[in-house]
Amino acid sequence: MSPFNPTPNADPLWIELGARRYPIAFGAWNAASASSALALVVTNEVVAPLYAARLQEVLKRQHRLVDVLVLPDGEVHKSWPSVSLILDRLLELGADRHAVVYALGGGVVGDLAGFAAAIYMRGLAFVQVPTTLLAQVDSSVGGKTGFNHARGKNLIGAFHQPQAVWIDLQTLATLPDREYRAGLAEMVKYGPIADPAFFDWLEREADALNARDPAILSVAVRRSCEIKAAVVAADEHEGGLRAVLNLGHTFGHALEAGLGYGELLHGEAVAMGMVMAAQASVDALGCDPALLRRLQALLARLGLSTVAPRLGADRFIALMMGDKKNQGGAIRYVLLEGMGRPVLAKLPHALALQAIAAHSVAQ
Ligand SMILES: NC(=O)c1ccc[n+]([C@@H]2O[C@H](COP(=O)([O-])OP(=O)(O)OC[C@H]3O[C@@H](n4cnc5c(N)ncnc54)[C@H](O)[C@@H]3O)[C@@H](O)[C@H]2O)c1
Ligand SMILES: O=C(O)C(=O)C[C@@H](O)[C@H](O)[C@H](O)COP(=O)(O)O
Ligand SMILES: [Zn+2]
Repeated sequence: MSPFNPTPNADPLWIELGARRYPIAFGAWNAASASSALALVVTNEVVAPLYAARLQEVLKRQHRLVDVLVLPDGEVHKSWPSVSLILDRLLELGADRHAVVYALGGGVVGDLAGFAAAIYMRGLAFVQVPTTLLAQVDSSVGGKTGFNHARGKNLIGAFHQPQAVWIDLQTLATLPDREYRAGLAEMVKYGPIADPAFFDWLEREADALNARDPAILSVAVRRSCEIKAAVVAADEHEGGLRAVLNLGHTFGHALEAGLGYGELLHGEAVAMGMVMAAQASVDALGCDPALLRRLQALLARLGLSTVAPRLGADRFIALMMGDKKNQGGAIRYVLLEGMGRPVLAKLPHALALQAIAAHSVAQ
């Protein structure tokens, strides 16, 4: 992975997957990579009035027909019925295997549209057009698609890489504050799992990030994509290394499912989960407690709570028992031996519960 360079750079970033590669493009949307076939823009009721017309205008230069499907909004709709709506629309349009799906929205739209593209006629090309910070720094890159189940987050899905990712930071201008901060959590994640220098820089630039400074944001979004692209290129289907991108998620996904999808935003749950993982790393691996303190301080400065709502111990463990990283019935957590030194490890339930209790609201 290239060393962190805190200089704004709008050149396309390429993610290399063996013989395949695709661009992560920054700036105004450009349809140069599209085909002349049918295009279906999948978006939701919040994003559609803001950006669908703009994207349609860009796509009309390349596609004979551009249709738009507006899904209901929210994590609670990251479910099979939403996927079914996409598939039904593609069939109604008579889409053949050359049709292209465009996911215009945040991670929920991207995961749903990407999964529908993965299974329609055994696979359509799709383009990620992320409009939340979280989608721009994480979900639009790497090809994880799918939806939630009552038993847990993202339990149904497929790896299906986009043909391109189009990141226009201008779309963040309309993003609500809480959603923006949720994206900062996934950005912070890249420090402990891969890049201590990036974490140091995030600490220095926290005020600028809170102010949504465009130059600082462009550096932070690009670095996040660089790190994610490097991890995915090394382990596309999560045979090992890619699990590091899951820091905080074993705990975080249990919080999301246990409290009811949408109660906590994904990024909020990840922030809480990362602190629990750092606590467990101190308790179980002898990780320097200064890392935990720095992580708590940075997340708090970025307006993210590091104390989770209480979820019963049995419920917490039961939900984590369904995590996709688990092996042989044992929960596997992403922990930290130090800053930039992640490790996939099992924990006695007692230690996991100790970390949870230390960072949950008092009974
Ligand atoms: N596939 C992956 O690799 C991956 C990675 C991280 C997260 N995820 C998934 O992503 C989801 C979270 O994504 P998210 O945080 O983007 O949430 P989201 O998709 O729910 O979007 C957040 C909210 O902002 C609205 N919105 C989107 N863009 C906007 C804009 N420009 N202006 C105003 N409002 C806008 C949305 O309609 C929604 O109400 C979770 O389901 C999580 O599991 C997937
Ligand atoms: O891309 C990955 O790999 C990640 O783990 C990124 C996470 O931020 C993201 O939330 C992902 O959807 C979680 O993966 P999952 O396999 O636990 O669903
Ligand atoms: Zn995540």
